[in-house]
This record gives sequence, structure tokens and C-alpha cells, in this order.
Amino acid sequence: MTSRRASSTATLAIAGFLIRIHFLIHHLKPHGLGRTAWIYWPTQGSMIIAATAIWTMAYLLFSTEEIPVIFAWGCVLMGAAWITAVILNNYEHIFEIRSSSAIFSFYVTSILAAVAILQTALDPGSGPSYPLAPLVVFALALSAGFIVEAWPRGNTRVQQLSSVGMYGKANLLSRLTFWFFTPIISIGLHRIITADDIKGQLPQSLAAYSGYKRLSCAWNEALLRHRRSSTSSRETSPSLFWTIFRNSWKMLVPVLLSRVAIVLFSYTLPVLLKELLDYLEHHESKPVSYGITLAFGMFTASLFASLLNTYNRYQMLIIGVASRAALISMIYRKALRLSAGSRNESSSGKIANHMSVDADQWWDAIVYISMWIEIPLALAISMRMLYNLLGWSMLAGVLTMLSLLPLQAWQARAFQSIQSGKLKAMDERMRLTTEVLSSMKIVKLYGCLITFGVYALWGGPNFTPGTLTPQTVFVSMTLFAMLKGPIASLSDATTSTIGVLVATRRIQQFLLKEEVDEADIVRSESLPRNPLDPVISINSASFSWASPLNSPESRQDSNEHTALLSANHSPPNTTPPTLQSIQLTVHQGDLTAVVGRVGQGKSSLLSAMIGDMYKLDGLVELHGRVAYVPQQAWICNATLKDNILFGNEYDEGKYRQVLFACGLEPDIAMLPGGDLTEIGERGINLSGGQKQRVSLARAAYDDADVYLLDDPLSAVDAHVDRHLWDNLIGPSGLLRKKARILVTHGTHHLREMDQILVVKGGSIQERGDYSQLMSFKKDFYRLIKEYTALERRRSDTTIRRRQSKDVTAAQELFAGEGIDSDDPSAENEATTDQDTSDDETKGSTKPVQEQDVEMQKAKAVLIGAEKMNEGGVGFDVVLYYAKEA
Ligand SMILES: Nc1ncnc2c1ncn2[C@@H]1O[C@H](COP(=O)(O)OP(=O)(O)OP(=O)(O)O)[C@@H](O)[C@H]1O
Repeated sequence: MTSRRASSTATLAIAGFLIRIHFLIHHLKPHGLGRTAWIYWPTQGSMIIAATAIWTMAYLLFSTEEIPVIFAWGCVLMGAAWITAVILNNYEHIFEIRSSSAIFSFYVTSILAAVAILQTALDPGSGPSYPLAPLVVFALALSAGFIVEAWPRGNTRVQQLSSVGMYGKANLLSRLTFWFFTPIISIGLHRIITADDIKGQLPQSLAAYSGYKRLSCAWNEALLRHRRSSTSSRETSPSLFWTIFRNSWKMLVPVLLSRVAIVLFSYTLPVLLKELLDYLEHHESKPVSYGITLAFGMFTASLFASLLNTYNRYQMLIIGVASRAALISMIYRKALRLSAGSRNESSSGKIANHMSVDADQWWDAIVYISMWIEIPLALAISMRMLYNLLGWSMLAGVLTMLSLLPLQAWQARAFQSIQSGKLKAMDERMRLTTEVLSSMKIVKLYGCLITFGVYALWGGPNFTPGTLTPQTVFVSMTLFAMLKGPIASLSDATTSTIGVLVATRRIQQFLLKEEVDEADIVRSESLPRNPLDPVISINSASFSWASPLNSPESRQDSNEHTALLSANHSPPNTTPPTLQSIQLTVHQGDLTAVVGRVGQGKSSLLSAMIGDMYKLDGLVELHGRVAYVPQQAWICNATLKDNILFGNEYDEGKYRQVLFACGLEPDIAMLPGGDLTEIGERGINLSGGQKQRVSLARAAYDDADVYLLDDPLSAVDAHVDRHLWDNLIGPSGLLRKKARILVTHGTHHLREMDQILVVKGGSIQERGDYSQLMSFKKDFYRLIKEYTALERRRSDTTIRRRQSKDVTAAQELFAGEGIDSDDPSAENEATTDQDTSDDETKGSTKPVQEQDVEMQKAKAVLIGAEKMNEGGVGFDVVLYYAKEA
């Protein structure tokens, strides 16, 4: 038996080592840092000595008739395995900077085997005598090699030169015991651990970007394979769930194997227990060392089972965290690429749910997924062992436990409902939880009592009343106790797996949503070589917000549509376009205004240029980098500075220039933390005008070639409007050399435009400069006149209101602006001023005292560090650990 086990272990080791050598050579690059000589040579030496010793033993065994020849062959294979380990060790030192886990595990297995054989060899009455000397040399050589290998390599030159983090450098023992994390814990003894302390120390597989790249590549490949496959229909899609599993297979295989090992180690315990009880009953026939070895074996088996269990859970969590991060990145990137139609179907709340709830399932439930290896294996082993012990009588116990399963399921459901009740009333939750916990105890005890009763009645083989020996009672009780684990986990594993499956399917459906068609717009990142060539050129193009494939007509004719597609024709274009017959050219440095009444398609024209709309026909060409400032300013939850830099490198000169051009300097001076003040959802709300200027500053700092500005001056008051025009957007502003397209409702800057486009009913009705358009006396002329009249009425009302309040202030204000009643633009400027946008007022013109109070409050909320619990681990925690151990 022992010889067969030795042969199969050695054969498995040889196969494993060869696979590892192949992996190292073909999948990794040499680290090029040299070899850690004082670890390399001693370990190589120990392994060679061990192989020689075991071969010597094989030689001696071949010449004795006492021991079966198969044992000698086991030794030959063991020697061969250690020579393969020598070759592997050589490659490990070239490609890896940490000790090989494979060799490490083989060390442990071989040492334990050698100790077991030594124990038998040392026992005078145990039968055949083994050659002791080579066996001792074998065990000593391996122990020496193991000690050198287990020694942390942290101080070696190779590890110090390497940029890999503490996890990457840790050997298997260190990872199993989390020893590698000790430096961080000791930092925690002296001060608070910060994110910087663990930066770069954790496994690379946890980095969100690399995880995202791997998973999105795997998903795209799966989609491609599915599309190419002749059997797949258009309605089906590959499974994201299996794609995630396939993508993590390199990490999953060792983790799942470790689950198998945990089950095997756990079930060694009852076997050893039975042996020990047998030995205690008939201890005269065997030496004391046998009993000690059995007890030591039980200790080692539980030790390995719990070490592997921790390792398994940790690795599963790593897989869960990496998958969750990759999924969140994929959802985020997808959200940026959704077509107009898909955006209408997916609200931002729904997308946020995919990120926070659905993706989170991977982190919550991943541990349970590995249970699907453990549960069937554990059930099979325990039932087999119980059968050996009790015969078919074991069914009585097993069925009794299984009959408690629905009760457990009910218990789990009750627990779940109590959990959700927590959100409604904390007191109610406390009361119910206590009730359920106490009833859970009763049910468990009740389960044990029933099982005991069943043994007593049908304890003998095959349901006959029998004698209960200590071996039968203790061993079968241990086995039944072990059986309860997998049975109890069954409902958790099922619920969690279903939860992950449902959540992943929801994410999958989102990821399969239609995206903007990149081919709609011909883009080039660089500007045209000839400055006279346009940067934007739109030729006879029509655009729609609705997908041409989703129009009712096209849905009705879906069969025809498929036939047409297969015949290589375009689908019939039945969607009414939002924009039609668009003809436009814009050159570098051009300042173009887009004007028109509300809802005529001004913003849509900009959306069409950035590819947000479906292009129905025509040609769109765009050169250079494009910056788009939407009507609704978008601010993210970060500091004002980060909102402007937005990932770009900080350049003091450029940053200051942009702040000045956008008129943000006075605002920053007022903010409690200057430009480091946190703004966005959690921060103070900036006024609409301030947000719009931060948005403009972000675009300006990005230094793009084409600026698409959707009415950015609508929320600012007159003097800020003038400042932005003079210093940023206008002919002498910071962006003067860039192509700018400005959608505007104001009329006061139109005289300075190179080109004005009048949009009406989704098409460009008129184009030209201000005087040309006024001379046409068409839509533009009417628009300006109407606007002027409207503004004059508004202006009169406001002036009257102001005069009654503060005559002097109003006089000063209008005198300064120099209103010319014949000039609509100048009048507008004045009106915009007295409008004194409510938004801006919020940010800048409140009474000073009131602002001070608000700022103080904001300062406390925004700049305060996140609340964190500090202190040592209490005695109760230590006690809890001790009890669990
Ligand atoms: N995201 C969208 N999805 C679907 N339809 C849209 C979308 N945005 C605009 N539309 C539609 O396109 C048409 C033109 O709207 P658009 O916003 O371009 O007009 P506008 O001239 O910019 O108006 P305003 O001056 O009020 O901003 C309208 O019928 C509007 O309902």
C-alpha cells in the first residue's frame, strides 16, 4: 500500500514538475537579476543527495527478498522525481524570485513519508527491516533543503533588486501563514496603516486595469467565436459567467485542487481516530511510538486542512475581488460607449446598480462557488466511510440528517427575512435574530439527539440492533458531524451560486447592448497637414436619435431585414431624421456660432459630431482631438484641481493660465480649501456658472484641437460672460487658434463670429457672418429682432425694479456698460447682467457673513478625514480566536 502510494506520488510529482518547467519556459520571461547563490546551491545539493540516498536504498532493496520489489521501484521513482526537481529548481531561479511552491509541497510530502517509513523501520517488531542509513540521509538532506527554501528570501540581492511586492516574494509557507504581511502589521503597532503602506505590495492580479484588460479580451474573443460559430443563433450569446471562470483558470485550478486536498486531509482524521482507538484498546501489540505517530498525524492533518482552508478562502477572495473590479471597469467603459438607443434603455441608476450590486455578488459569493467541489466529494467520502463502519444502517443517520434539510432551508429563509427587516427596524431585528439564533441551536441539538437514537435502535449491520463499540460511536459521530458541514453548506452554496448567475446575466445583457458605431465618423487624431483643409467636414449627412433598426417598420419586416442583410444590402432607412442634409466645413481657428429657436437641433448637431447620434447617410470627417462641453456641466467627486486636470499632467503655468481665462481665480480664493476643495456629489455644490466654468477649464486644459461648446455662457452673469469671451472663447482668447463651435442663445457675441449657422427644423437654414445674415432679412434677422424686443422688455422691468431698490447702483452699472439701444447685442449684454444669473449669485454674491458660516461648515465636512476606528485588538477577540482554535 505504502509503496503504491509512494510510486503514484512520485509519478504525479514528475508530471507536475515537467508541466511547470514547460510553463516557465513558454509563458514567463527571465527576471534577469541573477541567481540567489546561497539558496540555489544548498537546495540543489540537498536534492541531489536525497535522490542519491533514495536510489541507494532502492539498490539495497532490490537485493533483499524481504521487502516486495514494488517498494524498491517506488524509491526509484522518488529519486527520479527529486532529480526532476533539481532541473525545475534551476528554471525557477531563472524565471521566479520566490521559492517554488511545487518543490516546497514535495519537500513536505517526502519528509512526512520518510518519517513514517523511519517510524516503521525503527520498530523492531514491525516486520521487514529497511536499510536505515540511506533513509536517514534522505530525510536529513530533505529537511536541510526545506529549511533553506523556507527561509524568507527578503534580504537576498535578487529580491531586493526586484520591484515585485511582498506577496510576490513570499514563499508558499509564508503565504499559507500570511507571514508576508507581518511588516504591515508591525507598522500598525506604531501608527495608522495608510494606503501608501500597501501600495505595490499586493498581487498584480488584483490591479483593476490588468484584470479589466484580461477579462474584456476574453469576453471579446468569446463574442467573436460565438459570432463565427455556424451553430450559434443571433438571439443567443456566450456566457459571461463561464468567460470569467475560463479567464481565471490559472488561479482557479490550484484553488480547487486545494479544496480537494482539504477534504482529503479532513477525512484522514476519522481514519486516524479509528486507528488510535484500536491502538488504545490493543496497545500491548504495538509500540508507544505508533500511538504518538497517529496522534501527530491527526495534528498534522488538521493543521494542513486549516492552513489550506485559509489559503483557499484567500485565493477565492482574490479571484472575486479581481473579477468584481474587472466587471466594474467593463460596465463603466460600456456606459461610455452606449448608443443613443441603448442609453435610453439604461438609466444611470440601473448602470450604478450593475456596478454596485451585481458586480458585488462576485465578491460576496465566490467562496461558496468552490463548495461545489467540496460538497459532492465530502458526501461521497463520508457515506462510503460510514458504510464501511455501519453497513446500510448508515442510511438511517444520513436520511435523518437529510430530512432536516428542509428545516434548514426554512431556517435560512427566516434568517434572510430577518436581515431585510433590519433596514426597517433595528430593535425588531435584534429581537428576531436572537430568537432565530436560539432556535437554530435547538434544531441542531435536536438533530444530534435523533441521530443518537437511530444508532441505538439500528446500530448493527444492515438495520439490526447491534453493539455500540467506542470505535463505532466516536468514529461514526465524527463522520456524521463532518457530514453535517456539506449538507448545511448546500443551501448557502445554491443560493449564492444562483445569486451570482442572475447578477452576471444582468451584466451580460448590459454588455451586449448596442454601442455607438465607430465607422459613422471618419476620425484622425492629427490635424490636417494643410492648414487650409477643414478639421470638421460634414457632407450631406442626416442623423437620428432613434436606431434605424429599431423603427416600427424595420421591426415588422425583421424577416425581410435578415434576408436583405444576408444579401449584403443596407437595411431600409425608415427612421425620420432629427438632422437632415447637414453640410458644414470648419477650419483651424474658425469661430462658428450655432443659433436657432429651442428644440430645433442645435445641441443635436454637436452630438452628431461626437458620434452620439445614429448617422443615416452622408459623410462626417473629424481631424484632431475634440473637446466637448455639454449644456449640463459635469463635475466628478474630486477636488476642483482634479476636476480640471482630469488625469492630465500638472503644468503650473498652463494651469494658472486656464484658471485666469475661465475666471476661476476669485472663486478659488473664496473656497475653504482653495483648488484642493472637494467638489461634486459629496462636496459643496458649486453654482451653475461655477460648474460650467470648471467644465470649460477642463476642456481648455486638455488642449484639444476642436472645441464643441454647448451654450456654456448661459449660466454666467454679464461680467463673467465678457471675461470668458475676451480671455477664453473669443477671437483674442486662449482658444483663438482652435476650431470652436459655440451653440448659443445669446446674441451679443454674434458680430465677432467667423460664421453663424441658423438651425431650424433639424437643418441649417442660413449661414454667413452677422452682417450677411442681417442683410438677408430672413430667420436670423427675425430672431435677432424678436430677441432684442424681448430683452428690452425684460430690461425695462428689471431696471424699474432696481431703480426702486437702489437707483445709484443701477445707474453706475448701466453707465459702465454703455448701452446702445440700437445694438441688440449690447442691450443683451446689459440684460444678461441685470439677470445676474441666480446660479452665479449662489456662489459669489451672498452676504459676507452668511458665506463665512457656510464655508466654515463646508470646510468641516469636506476636508475632514474619513472616520476610522483606531486602537488595539481587545481581549474578547483573542478569546474568540482561542475558542475557535
Ligand atoms: N438625447 C436625446 N435623445 C433623444 N432625442 C433627443 C435627445 N436630445 C435631443 N433630442 C431631440 O432632438 C430634437 C432637437 O433637440 P436639441 O436639444 O438638439 O435642440 P436645441 O436646438 O439644442 O434646443 P435647446 O435650445 O433647448 O437646447 C428635439 O426634438 C429633442 O427632443
